[in-house]
Amino acid sequence: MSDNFKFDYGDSNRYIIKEAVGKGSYGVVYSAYDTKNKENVAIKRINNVFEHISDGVRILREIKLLRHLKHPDIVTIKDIILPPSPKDFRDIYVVFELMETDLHQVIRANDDLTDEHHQYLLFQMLRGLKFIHSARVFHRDLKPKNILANSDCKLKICDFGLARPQFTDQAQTIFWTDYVATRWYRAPELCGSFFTKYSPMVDVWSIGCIFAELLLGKPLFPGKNVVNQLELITDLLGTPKPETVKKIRNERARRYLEQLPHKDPADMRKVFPMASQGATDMIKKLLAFDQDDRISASDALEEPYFKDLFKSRTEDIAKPLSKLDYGFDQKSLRESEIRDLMFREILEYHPDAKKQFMSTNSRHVYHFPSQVDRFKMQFVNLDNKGSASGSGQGIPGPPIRSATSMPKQGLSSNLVERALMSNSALSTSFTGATFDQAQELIGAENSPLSQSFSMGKNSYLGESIESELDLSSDSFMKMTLDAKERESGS
Ligand SMILES: Nc1ncnc2c1ncn2[C@@H]1O[C@H](COP(=O)(O)OP(=O)(O)OP(=O)(O)O)[C@@H](O)[C@H]1O
Repeated sequence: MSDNFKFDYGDSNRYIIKEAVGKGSYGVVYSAYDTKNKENVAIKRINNVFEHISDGVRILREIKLLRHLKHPDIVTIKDIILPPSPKDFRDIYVVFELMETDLHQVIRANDDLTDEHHQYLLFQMLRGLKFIHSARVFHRDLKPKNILANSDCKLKICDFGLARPQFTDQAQTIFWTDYVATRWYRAPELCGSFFTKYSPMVDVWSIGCIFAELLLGKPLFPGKNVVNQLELITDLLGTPKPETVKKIRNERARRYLEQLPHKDPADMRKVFPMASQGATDMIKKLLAFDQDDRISASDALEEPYFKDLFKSRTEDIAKPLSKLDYGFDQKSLRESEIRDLMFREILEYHPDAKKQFMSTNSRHVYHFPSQVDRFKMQFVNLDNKGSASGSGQGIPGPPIRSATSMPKQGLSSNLVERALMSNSALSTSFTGATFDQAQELIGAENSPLSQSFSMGKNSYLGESIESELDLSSDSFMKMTLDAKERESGS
């Protein structure tokens, strides 16, 4: 390396790890302080990224998509720690903006959210979803735990590990072999058959379920298996029309629905006694059984329910993804190829190192100054503390969110109007502002919206990850589609 090469990366003291704040199946998320930008951040530590190829691809997909999908309603990656060497790194550390909690916790800790809360929360989820869909990306795993939240009611969609981009205008029929998303939020067209067209409507269904959970304070369709899932769905929506049932590709699922005794739709006012008429109207549109009848995120934002909120603007539309960038998802890769793609992605956050890496001859021998070793020490210390406090097995101690119940202040419609409504004093700068400025306004420390949520107790184990494994116990369909059906449907 030349002596005059200056690097502002690898600054080994930059982040001070504080505490664990969340845990997913792929990593533990810690709060940390960024001494360079003087702000709190969240750092997701993912160990042994390449142990299983599918995990490596999933993480690569997530970080690539999040670099592309920059929007105030989607969590931002701020940095990814540069590994010391491109050749043999195994762990990665992704730095996100820090959020206080997730919607799963908010729902459990707040039983007195108002219609203004409901409107604003659904509005943000749909605005984020509109943006994701405009990039022709489908999230495919929307659930309360994947919606991060702050006490000022700001929401951000996270966890793009199951997301998929689509590159053609035509919806493609694809066998969703990798689809293991949480059953409770799964659209009926995916209950029983994953051999279906990729459709953004699966995400709209999930948002409908999340919204219903906000209104109810508990999951709307907590199915024990896919049969029970369809039972619960038809209990609320009634048996689907024969034309809808005919469209279902999986024969066993179709037969099951055909033989169901007729059910009328339930009275939404009884199911959601506390909800406004506008809210139940939204539920009906988001949770249409037939995906052809389901409203799109974009159209949903134009519904009268949101008439007082900001109108969507051009910033809501994403640039299309380049197939070149995401083609990796369509072929099988070796570990070394994933590692190389991952390293190049990490370099996007380190422009000087990127220049250095791209220059000839350096890439094979060059070792980057990195803070990974120092990081590891910080994590070892934290994990030891966790073990000492009884959680054992290196699982970190109690999370930062465990103790807090934020002072409840309610959300008076007047305050909401001031901050959110288009004819308010604040709105002049908000509507005219960039999203970032708008976010600052909403998130400002003394914002009238602040402290509007109680923050729930964070559960480490949380609800178990629902996976399709349980399908083995299903009475009416084993998920292995017969080969015949696969062939005929392609
Ligand atoms: N930016 C953040 N700020 C604060 N907490 C976060 C942040 N990102 C994630 N978390 C917390 O960590 C949890 C796990 O994060 P995430 O869903 O990204 O991990 P994962 O391993 O991909 O999870 P999954 O098992 O759902 O696939 C979240 O449910 C949330 O509670």
